[in-house]
Amino acid sequence: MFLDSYGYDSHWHDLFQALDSPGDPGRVTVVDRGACGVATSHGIVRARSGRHDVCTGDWVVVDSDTIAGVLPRRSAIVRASAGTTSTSQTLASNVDTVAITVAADTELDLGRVERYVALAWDSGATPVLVVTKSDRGLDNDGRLDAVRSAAPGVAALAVSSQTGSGVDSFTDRLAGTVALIGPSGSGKSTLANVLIGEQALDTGTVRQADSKGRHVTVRRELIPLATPGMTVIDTPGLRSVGLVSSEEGLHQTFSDIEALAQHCRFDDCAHGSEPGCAVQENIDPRRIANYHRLQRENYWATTRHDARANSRRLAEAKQLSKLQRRMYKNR
Ligand SMILES: Nc1nc2c(ncn2[C@@H]2O[C@H](COP(=O)(O)OP(=O)(O)OP(=O)(O)O)[C@@H](O)[C@H]2O)c(=O)[nH]1
Ligand SMILES: [Zn+2]
Repeated sequence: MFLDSYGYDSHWHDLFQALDSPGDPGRVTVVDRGACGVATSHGIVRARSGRHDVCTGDWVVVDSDTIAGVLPRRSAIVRASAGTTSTSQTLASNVDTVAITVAADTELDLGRVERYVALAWDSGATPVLVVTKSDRGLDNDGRLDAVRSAAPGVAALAVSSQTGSGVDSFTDRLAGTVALIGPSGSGKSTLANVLIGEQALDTGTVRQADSKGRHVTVRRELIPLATPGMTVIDTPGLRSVGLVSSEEGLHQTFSDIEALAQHCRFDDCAHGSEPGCAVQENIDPRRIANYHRLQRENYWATTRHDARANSRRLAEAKQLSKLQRRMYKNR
């Protein structure tokens, strides 16, 4: 079945049935302004988004070329929209693995890695760190150690899309829908092509001359892989990765700091200049400072965003429990 290759399974089938809405189930593969591409059992169709705010990866109901409903998301990568912290943008949904790309041949920005990792944990998917372009790295092991120290508990590995080195260990880590996120030029599209096994996406090589490898991928496309049910979503390189409602993501990303904080002499230790601070004794000052910065940023973004986010979350939770009640009734 065509839809199986996009990850259609009993979970989505049950939710679709419970929605009891006319139309076909499908998965959004790409979003343009006001319209999107949807994989259905009739192939890829174009549909108007209508009143629905859909993103790549959503499972939807398509009725006469219009999105008639969106099935509750299992996970979603959400960032604060660029330039404003009061609205958010969903980059991709129903993702199982978030692969964060860090190029081996550019200056390492661990603060940015921590941001991406928090965003990934928050999505509900499992993050994996990928040091890309390992054929160009001078010290891949050193870089792997550094990114691991910025993300305790997150697997990190080095790959080269050019030589194929590390690709098998990388694919072993992947499940279901894989989203590639990372800065512009860090090798996301090239790696997606390796997973897909063909030159399906534009990469920097093609248009390097005119765009200097920056912001080459303009659309977030979901593409099935050879393994049934596995798909990959390539995302455009982001200029800013603002966090919003990221308490849980920050908690996971900085779990080492939060664990050590229990051993500080003072209960309200700010891990600044206090004596007997277990955090200062064990953690890089850069990481402590970024922890505080991201906490503050998230606090302000979340406060402004909360009213909107809460009402949406509540509506989604209500919809899900309504569908689940119907699912059980129909059994
Ligand atoms: N040597 C080497 N170059 C690579 C590798 N992977 C990607 N590149 C090159 O790095 C440049 C950027 O790669 P892309 O895959 O377009 O990067 P991207 O992250 O998708 O960039 P955006 O679409 O702008 O976000 C291109 O010139 C690629 O050919 C690799 O494994 N080794
Ligand atoms: Zn302390």
